[in-house]
Amino acid sequence: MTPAKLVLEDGSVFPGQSFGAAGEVTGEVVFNTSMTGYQEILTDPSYHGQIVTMTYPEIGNYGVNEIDVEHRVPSLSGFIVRELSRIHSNYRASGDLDTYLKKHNVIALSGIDTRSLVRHIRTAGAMRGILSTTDADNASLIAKAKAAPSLVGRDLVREVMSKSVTSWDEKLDDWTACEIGAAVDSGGGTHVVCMDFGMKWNIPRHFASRGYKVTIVPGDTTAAEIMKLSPDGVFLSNGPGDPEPLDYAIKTISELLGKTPIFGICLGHQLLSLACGAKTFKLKFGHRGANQPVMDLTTGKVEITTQNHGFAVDADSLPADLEITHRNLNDDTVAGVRHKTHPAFGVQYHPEAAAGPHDSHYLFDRFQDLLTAAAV
Ligand SMILES: NC(=O)CC[C@H](N)C(=O)O
Repeated sequence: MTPAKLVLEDGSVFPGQSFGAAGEVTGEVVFNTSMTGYQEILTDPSYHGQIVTMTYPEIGNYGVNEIDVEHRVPSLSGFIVRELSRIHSNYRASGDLDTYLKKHNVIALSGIDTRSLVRHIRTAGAMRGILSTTDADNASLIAKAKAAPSLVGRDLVREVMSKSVTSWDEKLDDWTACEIGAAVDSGGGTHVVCMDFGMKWNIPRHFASRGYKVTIVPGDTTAAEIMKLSPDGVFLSNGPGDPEPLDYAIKTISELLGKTPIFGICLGHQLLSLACGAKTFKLKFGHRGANQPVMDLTTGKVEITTQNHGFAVDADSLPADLEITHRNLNDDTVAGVRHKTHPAFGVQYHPEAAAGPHDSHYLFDRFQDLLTAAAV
């Protein structure tokens, strides 16, 4: 076993064993409490710039496959687990996690006490860290962690968004499609243009399963270029990092408001809020996991949601045009907004999430309702 280390900018040192690729990488150290879905987490572009720690103690037991990916390649900085399963077993698996991470050059660490790391982050807040298999000197590693760029104020979206206009036709896998039942293939040629800020692929899969024609455009496409595509609605995707520096996207969204129905997920929800005049702020350690309770204030129902965000919309900054539709029940932060006069809404969480939960699929119906209303 090759030794490897995680060192945080505050001097905390976590020695363990290397798996995946060898080398050295810096990033913001965060944690995810999901028990399954590690391949979806690895390939979610929203983790770009971050080192992700899984709190579930054994990871890798069902291997990896070609079907469950949320993007072509992983774009996170590093990956940390308590224990890497030595064997994997699943009929859908096409390989093991260690080989997958080596192939995609992701540096990973196992054998550390992830409970103590997570308690530390919860108390002190998310911070920069360094994963290394090449440098064993703590003082040098602390200096490198301190010198690493912070997420705040940086545009990470340009590093992961698509660079050209493409069309999308891959649908949901049979398991998920089966769960959403009647909603499948009711789109009737509706054209949805997705602004890609690092979009998870399960979102266009949902749209394609509804029968929509789906066009994906780079996140820096202008409103005029989008309107030239004659969309029936525009979707604003998830994406990495701080939403505030993305002034080009905020401008585009403010110009699209009122011209076409808009639905935003996660970063898309934050950008929609910013475009309406709200502010965002950085949470202490973020929400990442598959068991975050959210209340839909319009129905009073509670849903269990998948989340992955480190920033949030500031409730006190909301302009008169926006109303809060959803609240996170753990800390009462804003989990969804709606424009009072224009057909536009966003949620801070992931209704498309695989491996689930699927409580929030109804949000795709709400988008459909806006599309239907705009069509008449
Ligand atoms: N999943 C996302 O879209 C994340 C949004 C944003 N990067 C945040 O951390 O808050």
